[in-house]
Amino acid sequence: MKKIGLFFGSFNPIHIGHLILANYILENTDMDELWFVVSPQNPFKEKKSLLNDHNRLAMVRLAIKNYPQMRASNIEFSLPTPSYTIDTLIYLKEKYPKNSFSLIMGEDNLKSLHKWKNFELLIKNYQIIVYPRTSSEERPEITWNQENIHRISAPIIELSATEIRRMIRDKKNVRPMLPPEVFEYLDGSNFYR
Ligand SMILES: Nc1ncnc2c1ncn2[C@@H]1O[C@H](COP(=O)(O)OP(=O)(O)OP(=O)(O)O)[C@@H](O)[C@H]1O
Ligand SMILES: O=C(O)c1ccc[n+]([C@@H]2O[C@H](COP(=O)([O-])O)[C@@H](O)[C@H]2O)c1
Repeated sequence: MKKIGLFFGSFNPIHIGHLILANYILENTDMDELWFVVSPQNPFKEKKSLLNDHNRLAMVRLAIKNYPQMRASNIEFSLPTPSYTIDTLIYLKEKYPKNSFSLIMGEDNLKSLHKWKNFELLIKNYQIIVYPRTSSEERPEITWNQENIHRISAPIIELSATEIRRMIRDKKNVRPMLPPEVFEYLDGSNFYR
């Protein structure tokens, strides 16, 4: 049975914070592979500044091309929107019955997890790997079953896609924040401008 870590996100765009974390997980846990699942639409976010699904997926593919244990998944493109994680997990399990899937999640997401669709089912049936987000943030209080929650001490990279998009709009240089191929892709386009 292959162990797959699922990193869900809008990846609008993918940045080096995501990549450093993905690499840390592969190097420091028993995951065999890490899949970036590109979500067409987060149920909690506005669609306003969201780049087209295919462009976001293309950037993930470019970013991970030299990382053989990482994969980009477009599985949510054919599922209803907004993208509910539990529905995707059930579909993935049906499609790949031999794999075991774990969720990778930032501590920030843990705070609102009780508002996610069927969250009880989610924490009952899936291992959740939680990594820290900001050094100043208090650890969210969790009142529900913690058996499946595994905290890891990954490095904290204080970068956000929102900030990167803002910088692009303001014509500031974002080269160091993006994987080189993603920088080239965006630099040759008018995305986020
Ligand atoms: N710097 C980072 N380090 C680790 N995880 C991150 C980082 N930035 C975002 N994430 C996490 O990666 C997943 C996908 O991120 P997402 O595409 O939403 O990026 P973001 O930077 O949070 O985006 P936005 O600023 O547009 O909300 C989310 O679960 C998010 O919590
Ligand atoms: O399933 C839910 O109810 C749910 C609620 C909020 C967020 N999510 C998912 O969590 C992921 C985080 O996305 P984002 O936009 O922060 O990168 C994304 O895949 C969302 O679809 C899922």
